[in-house]
Amino acid sequence: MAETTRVWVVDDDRAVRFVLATALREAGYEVDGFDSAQAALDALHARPAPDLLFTDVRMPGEGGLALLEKLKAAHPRLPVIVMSAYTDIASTAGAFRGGAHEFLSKPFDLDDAVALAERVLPKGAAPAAPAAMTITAETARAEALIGSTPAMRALFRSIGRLAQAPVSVLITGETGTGKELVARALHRESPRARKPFVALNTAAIPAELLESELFGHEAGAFTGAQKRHVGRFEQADGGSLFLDEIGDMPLPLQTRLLRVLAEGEFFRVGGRELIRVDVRVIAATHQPLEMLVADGRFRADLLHRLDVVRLQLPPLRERREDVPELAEAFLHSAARKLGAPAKRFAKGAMERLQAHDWPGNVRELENLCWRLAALAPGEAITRADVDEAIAAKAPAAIDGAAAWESALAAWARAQLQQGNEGIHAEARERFDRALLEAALAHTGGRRSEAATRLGLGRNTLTRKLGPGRKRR
Ligand SMILES: Nc1ncnc2c1ncn2[C@@H]1O[C@H](COP(=O)(O)OP(=O)(O)OP(=O)(O)O)[C@@H](O)[C@H]1O
Repeated sequence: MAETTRVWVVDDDRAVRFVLATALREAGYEVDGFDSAQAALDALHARPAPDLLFTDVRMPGEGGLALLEKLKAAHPRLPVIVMSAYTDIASTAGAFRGGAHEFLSKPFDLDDAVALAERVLPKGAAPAAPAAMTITAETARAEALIGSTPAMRALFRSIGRLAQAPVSVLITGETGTGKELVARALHRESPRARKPFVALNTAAIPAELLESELFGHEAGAFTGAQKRHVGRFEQADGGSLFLDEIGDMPLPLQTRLLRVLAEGEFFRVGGRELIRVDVRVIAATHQPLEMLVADGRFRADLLHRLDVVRLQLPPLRERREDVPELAEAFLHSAARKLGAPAKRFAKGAMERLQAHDWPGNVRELENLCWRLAALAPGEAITRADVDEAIAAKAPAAIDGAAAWESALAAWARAQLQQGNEGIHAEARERFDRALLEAALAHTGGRRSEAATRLGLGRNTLTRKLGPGRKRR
């Protein structure tokens, strides 16, 4: 696999970050964006330095010149291009004194910026085209979309363009192909990025609760509705609402959704107040909606409304060239999150991974890498390790539990090796947090229901959540 050339763009103006990152990505660089000097410095502690960095001069907090100074101390050979609208002598001189390679005055021509990157980058650091989607600073924890096959690169370009246009997007693809991740990227790159991204899996919520989940209800609207509940549409106001598994939506609700999409307003269940919202709906499905329409199970007019542009995510077996990059990234992040020693794939192991059919797509590969990070005995993961991990998969539930226990054991071993003490308390806290968060996510934030599902008293759940936790 070709080496990737990584470029970071530091600018508090997301429009600049976006256009520059897109142009650099289209030129084949892997680009991450940061909205402040501090965000870039924090990232430098967490991952390897990039091959080139663009920075703005004037930003809230620490400016670009202070960043340059710190970078030059820690990474003297890292080329830095300083960008600024303030082409005054002071900042230009300051930039060159600080060791900047080039100065780019704003507004700049994107082609010039890319040409400058090519000129400044060390010889041999040619772009290799794996265009990870941006990890912008405000979403530092957001996962990058990995992939460099033509299908994925075309997808990234579409995301870049579609994010800017307020059109409805329907994302289709098999389970685990990354539909939610793509929806998040569409939101993150859109002018709505600072407003909420709210996801709702239509298939995971009982049909009778779905309406109030989407549109909210007033107190007393139905038995059990003691308090007013704000629905997902209102929660997403100004932002994006991701409706996953839209094909599972019951017909009467499809009718209601269509009306809300057309009018942009609705009543909460049992409510009299007309609620107006500005929400971009991004829908996803793994089902062929045209067939559901033919069967009378999905409204044709709703399909037309949601399906202005379609993003089709290819199954992993149709882009096997992406497997190594994905596998390396998952293995690396699994080891880091487990606090386990880093591992690598031996050649035979990677061949085996590439040959597999991946019915569960990227999610299956990700889970497998977690198992390997936790279980494989040596530093190098062999073909036999992969064989074993693939074979050990069924039955899924038992396997899930086994992987979890092994991951926990691996975490404990690593902590003990590092000489940490009192890890039981930390493990318990993480255990509680994982269970509580999963249960709250499952119940859409309803605490009593989450407590019941977990078999805990409501007070116990509240205590475990701690005082710092915001009520959702
Ligand atoms: N291109 C990718 N790069 C990195 N990670 C990915 C990619 N595609 C998917 N993933 C990871 O795989 C997992 C599954 O992705 P996601 O939940 O977005 O799939 P999905 O298509 O929405 O699945 P489902 O239809 O089952 O809801 C996630 O953990 C996601 O982070």
